[in-house]
Amino acid sequence: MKISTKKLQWLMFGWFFLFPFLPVPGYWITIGNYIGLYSIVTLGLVLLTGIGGLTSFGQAAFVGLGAYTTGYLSISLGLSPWLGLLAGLVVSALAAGLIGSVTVRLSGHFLPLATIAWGLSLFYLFGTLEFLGKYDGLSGIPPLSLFGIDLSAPRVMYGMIWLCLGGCLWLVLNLLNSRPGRAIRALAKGKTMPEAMGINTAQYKILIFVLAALMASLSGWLYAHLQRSVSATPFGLHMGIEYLFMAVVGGVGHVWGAILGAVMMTGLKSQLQDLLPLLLGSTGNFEIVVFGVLIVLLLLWAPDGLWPRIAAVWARINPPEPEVVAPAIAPDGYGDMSRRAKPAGGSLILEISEARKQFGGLVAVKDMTFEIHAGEIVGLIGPNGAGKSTMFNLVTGVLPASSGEIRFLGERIDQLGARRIVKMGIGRSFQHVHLVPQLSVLENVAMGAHLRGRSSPLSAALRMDRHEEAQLLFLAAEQIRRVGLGDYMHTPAGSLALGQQRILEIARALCTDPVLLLLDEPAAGLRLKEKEALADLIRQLKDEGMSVLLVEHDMDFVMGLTDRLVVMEFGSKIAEGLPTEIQNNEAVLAAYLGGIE
Ligand SMILES: Nc1ncnc2c1ncn2[C@@H]1O[C@H](COP(=O)(O)OP(=O)(O)OP(=O)(O)O)[C@@H](O)[C@H]1O
Repeated sequence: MKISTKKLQWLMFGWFFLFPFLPVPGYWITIGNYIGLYSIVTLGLVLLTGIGGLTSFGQAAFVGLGAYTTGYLSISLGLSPWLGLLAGLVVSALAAGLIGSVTVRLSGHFLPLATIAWGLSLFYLFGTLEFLGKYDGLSGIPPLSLFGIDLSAPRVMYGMIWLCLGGCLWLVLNLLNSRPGRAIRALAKGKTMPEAMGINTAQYKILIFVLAALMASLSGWLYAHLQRSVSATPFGLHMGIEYLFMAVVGGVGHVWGAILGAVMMTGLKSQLQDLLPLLLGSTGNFEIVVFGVLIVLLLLWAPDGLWPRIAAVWARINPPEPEVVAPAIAPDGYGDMSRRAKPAGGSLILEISEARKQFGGLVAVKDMTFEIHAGEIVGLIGPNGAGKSTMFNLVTGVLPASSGEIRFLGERIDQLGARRIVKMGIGRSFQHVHLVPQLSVLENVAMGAHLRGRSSPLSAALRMDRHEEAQLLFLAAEQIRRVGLGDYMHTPAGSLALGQQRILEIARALCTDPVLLLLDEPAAGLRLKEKEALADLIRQLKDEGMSVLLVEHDMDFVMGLTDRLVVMEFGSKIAEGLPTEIQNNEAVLAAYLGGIE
């Protein structure tokens, strides 16, 4: 009987629960408890750093917030530890929301530096506040009990910790395989692509920041009632760095890697602590040095962490089945999904008048004026650096116009952001493809359906979004078949040829249900047959009432496909007309050939 990889992972996780029933020394149980506690924090880091792309060195501070909140409330106010848990989660969520809303705006190395800054601030705060016992901390924290049953025994706490870890794993895995999960996975690709799909990147960044803090806080709560005392030391920067190391060693982009990293780091460290003094005959902090060397060697061997290595070997033995699959037939209510009414053929869709974009002294788009009507295919051409992509960016809201007006269906859009514009009905593809390479074609295309669903992260984590999810996946699968990529539905997008990746982007844009489709060099990298298929697809879209604006360097492709051409040079429009007229236009020939004899 073939067992699915997913079931196998949970089955192996289940084995950890047998551990306390084995006749193992208490020390091992203690190690198991710490692995569980660390895994919960590391899981949050995988979500935040590995998947969301936000590096944080400050997670230990949130562990401290959870631990100190429950410690203080249970000792000073005599409240139940369960209220302490609730309070810890609320305090951590508020702190993370506040810190996150400031921090996540930072980019590059400023973000990790900021996490170091607030991690240190919270650490010193714990150590200096009188009511938290300064650096001595709080002791005498009561043990956990449930319905009068004492949970203080380490083996019982082990069960409690691993149950909490199992719950977090289940919630995170559910969340990631959903509409909000795809939005989270898109974050690591920068802002432009997700926002063009209607994803509010700032909101989702704060969400993962809060979720990671909640998991850290839960770990802190368990820690406080396991240790029965808290002091600032375990919540310092060194621990923040260790959590990050655990995530990196396990595989920072992989949920199950969180446990593997915690097992490896904790297990290895404790073994080295025991073995090295015996081998070297003296005590000292040698394990830190050896440990560091081993970690460096390990990362040289497996730069993406251990989990992907193991998964790759396993995949060879037992090829994995796709995790995300679209339903074979349309789910109930699929036909009722709202679809935008296409404007009457020939009516004015896009009106660009005197649009200008200046980058300092450089005028990239100089007072451009042209129109697009419903059901028209318009080509925007010009030599390299003419300003075509900048013009595209003005229409799609990636850049605001410096002056002039752009109207879509009568409404001004020149100062609106990309999210607002895609919502109004302008879909786009990119000159340099923006995909999440490790996700399947289906999952990448489904990102375009973000605005077609409403499921919240909570409903997704609890799997209450399954009906809507089936609809979105069915919609994505339809678009994939429509563009001719049906055979690659479950292939990782990163392993497609470049030309196919461009076609994938068109399917993703179609999921946004556009009235106007903007395609940036869609034929680049395609073979002749693929170009013909693409041209057929674009004509079919036109027949369905869609309008298309495309930037393209392949003149044969453009001339045979477009109804009208707009030619740019040095930011200005130098010609406009039918393809046959443009072919013989002297200004155009001069622009392309650098002058005609
Ligand atoms: N963000 C920016 N900051 C400064 N200058 C920019 C920026 N984006 C584009 N430019 C400049 O604006 C001009 C037009 O660039 P743009 O990329 O729009 O041209 P293009 O016609 O799309 O070229 P290509 O066909 O090579 O893609 C170029 O001189 C470019 O260097």
